[in-house]
Amino acid sequence: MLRRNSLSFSWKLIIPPTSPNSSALTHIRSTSSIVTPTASTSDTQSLGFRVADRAVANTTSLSAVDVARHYGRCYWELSKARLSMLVVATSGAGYVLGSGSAIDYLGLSYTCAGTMMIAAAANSLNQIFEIKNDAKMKRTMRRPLPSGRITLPHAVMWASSVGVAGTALLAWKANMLAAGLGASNLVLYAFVYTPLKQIHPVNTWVGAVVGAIPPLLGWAAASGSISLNGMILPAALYFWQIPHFMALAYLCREDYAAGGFRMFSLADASGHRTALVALRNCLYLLPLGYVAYDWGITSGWFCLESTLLALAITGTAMSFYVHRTTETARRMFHASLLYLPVFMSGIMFHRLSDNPELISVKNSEALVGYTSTSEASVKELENSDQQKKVKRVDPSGRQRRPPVAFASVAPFPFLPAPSYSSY
Ligand SMILES: CC(C)=CCC/C(C)=C/CC/C(C)=C/COP(=O)(O)OP(=O)(O)O
Repeated sequence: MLRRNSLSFSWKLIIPPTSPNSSALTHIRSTSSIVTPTASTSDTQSLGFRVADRAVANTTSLSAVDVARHYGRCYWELSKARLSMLVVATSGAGYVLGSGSAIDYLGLSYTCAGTMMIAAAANSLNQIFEIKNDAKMKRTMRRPLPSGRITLPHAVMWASSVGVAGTALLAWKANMLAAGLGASNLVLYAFVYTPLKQIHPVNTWVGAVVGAIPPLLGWAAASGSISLNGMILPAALYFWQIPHFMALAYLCREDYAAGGFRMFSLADASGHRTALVALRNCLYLLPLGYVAYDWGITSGWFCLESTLLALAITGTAMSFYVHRTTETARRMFHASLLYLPVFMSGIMFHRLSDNPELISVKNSEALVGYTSTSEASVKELENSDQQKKVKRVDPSGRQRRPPVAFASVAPFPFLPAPSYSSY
């Protein structure tokens, strides 16, 4: 029988003397590290008690459903499923933006599934490496590993199998570039970012690169290449993560200090530099809408919407900079939660899908240069958003490259040099 414990706000297992499963459950209690939670947990509510692998394996009387539910819950939490789903959304958005006029929905599904598996593996490895730290933090102490609900070898097996499967799926159904990006990102997150959290505050910037890769992965899966146009969404994710994590690190600084993490906010007692960094990165978000419009990725509406959105989050960062309080930090954090889904919905909604007519105009221009007829067709398009795509074709038939295409792609130094292609 499961009964709510009103004092500790936790679920406890009360075993009735006549319960048919009582011997099995008593066995679990005596052989496993059942942890009595000290605070309310959603994870404990699902199964009602905590059991370690060994106990589950030894207890034949537990129903298969209970065991499946227990491990399902553990895998869900190890994978940080909600964070992984956000990662999948960014990868899916990158796929849509990198597609031409026709989106290959089967390819999109494979890309999302592969990304989900690799992100789940990366998040599980992150928890495998941080068991001791997570056990010291209020926010993370109830995770499956520190609470003893799953053993370390079991978690390692889960992480490695799901990581290999996700990478193989991307290699098989998308392309090697997408698979390589996924695998490298897993390595960057689990083996570089995760240990860096305990070594140097630069971890936040490395983490921002990790968060920026999935939309690039999606773009690469759809288009088979990495182009400068594909960098808009990764850039938004990169700059967005800085105020998001600065707010989090400021609000949870005691918890992070208890966990042994070297977050930027810990060496900044006044919060002044934390707020300044957040504000600066919000300002970097401002031109993204214009760039997306100027490069012919979206209509002018997105330029307007994105700029207003960036102004809104910048306003909250400015207010945090001026009054460094929990209240203003929380407001900036909430603004960051709103920013990303709105930005991604906007860029997808206003994206300019490739127009077959324009492609034929482009192809004919490339072959014969500007003729009077083609000039007329270009003029016809002068007032439309699509003109930007035509403008990129010069009389020699080569695509013009914006000056920035020749610059280094700073946050992604390990990636191949971009080729500028919008078709
Ligand atoms: C394709 C692929 C591999 C994608 C991975 C994407 C991914 C996991 C992004 C998360 C980025 C990030 C810095 C999260 C915070 O981790 P944290 O360790 O600070 O979080 P915690 O404190 O809650 O453990």
